[in-house]
Amino acid sequence: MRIATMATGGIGGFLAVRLTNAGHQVATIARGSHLAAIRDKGLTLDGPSDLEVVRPWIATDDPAEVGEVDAIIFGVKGDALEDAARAYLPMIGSQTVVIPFLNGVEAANRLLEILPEQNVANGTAQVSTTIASPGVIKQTGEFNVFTFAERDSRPSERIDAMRKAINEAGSSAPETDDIERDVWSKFVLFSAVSGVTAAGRCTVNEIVNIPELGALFRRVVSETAAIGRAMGVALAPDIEEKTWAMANRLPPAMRASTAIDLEKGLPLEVEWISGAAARLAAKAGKSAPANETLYAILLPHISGR
Ligand SMILES: NC(=O)C1=CN([C@@H]2O[C@H](COP(=O)(O)OP(=O)(O)OC[C@H]3O[C@@H](n4cnc5c(N)ncnc54)[C@H](OP(=O)(O)O)[C@@H]3O)[C@@H](O)[C@H]2O)C=CC1
Ligand SMILES: CC(C)(CO)C(=O)C(=O)O
Repeated sequence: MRIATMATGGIGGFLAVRLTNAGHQVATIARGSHLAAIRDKGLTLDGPSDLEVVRPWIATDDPAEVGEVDAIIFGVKGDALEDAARAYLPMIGSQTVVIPFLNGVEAANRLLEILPEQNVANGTAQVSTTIASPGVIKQTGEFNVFTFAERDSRPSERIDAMRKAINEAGSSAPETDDIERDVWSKFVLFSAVSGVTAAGRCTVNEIVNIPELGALFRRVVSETAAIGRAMGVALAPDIEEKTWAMANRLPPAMRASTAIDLEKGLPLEVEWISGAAARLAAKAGKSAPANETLYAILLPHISGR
């Protein structure tokens, strides 16, 4: 398949390495010193058990150089969504599927403001990766699951083709019959992991071992789940308990990307996480004091240093 990663950070870079190794034509869109390093030395995935280096089919900052592709793996930070989506219009043909993996629950709808409806799918990622240095993607932990579908979850050949490509590339792309439920289920977990590890400057280990932090985590989980249900999302009836059980299985040293961004002085995605929970709660007539408080605490740092 012809696949573009827009862009080639933690999410795009991880899949670009795996899919290039599996024989696909992958165009990596990147910029600055990261692009220069990919062109010069290739793109490296520094995984928990090995180091993989690939030479992508094309490495460029100009989507027009790539032309139409079958699929675009869309992974930029929340604030970059609109500019990035406009930039990749030259890679979109009538059948191109754009799969957003951004955290939060609003990315697909935001893309619909810019792209033709037929091009926009929906997705969510469970992986922990980051750009460690120009040209190098570092993966923490072994987990890497990419769940995606057409926005209405109908059967789709282009989605099946991408799932097959990712599964055959050694990652995991399970089938789903309800992508909205899956995106929200991740949001229920992530609103809590993001808000608590960033505002509390703590790890998952501290959340599961300090009862007060654990209680805060569980309050955020129940608030976010209640918002989803009020919006008609078919969340599992026991998602609160399942999410707490999942938190107990996460790597103890893990922190959300939000916490790592805060420490590095980078802009935060909180508008699309705790902020989104607060906004959507107000719309759905629910109260979300824990999400609102975490949002307020993180707001002064939203633009980074
Ligand atoms: N990485 C992970 O483990 C996970 C991430 N997510 C979510 O996925 C989304 C993407 O995260 P992640 O991949 O980690 O982000 P990264 O910051 O690692 O990568 C994003 C990349 O996009 C580049 N970029 C942004 N706009 C453009 C543009 N117009 N043209 C070219 N390059 C551009 C950035 O470049 P520059 O630095 O120059 O701005 C950066 O290299 C986020 O919403 C995140 O929360 C979800 C699950 C797990
Ligand atoms: C919590 C985690 C690692 C799960 O995929 C994540 O989504 C993030 O930190 O951005």
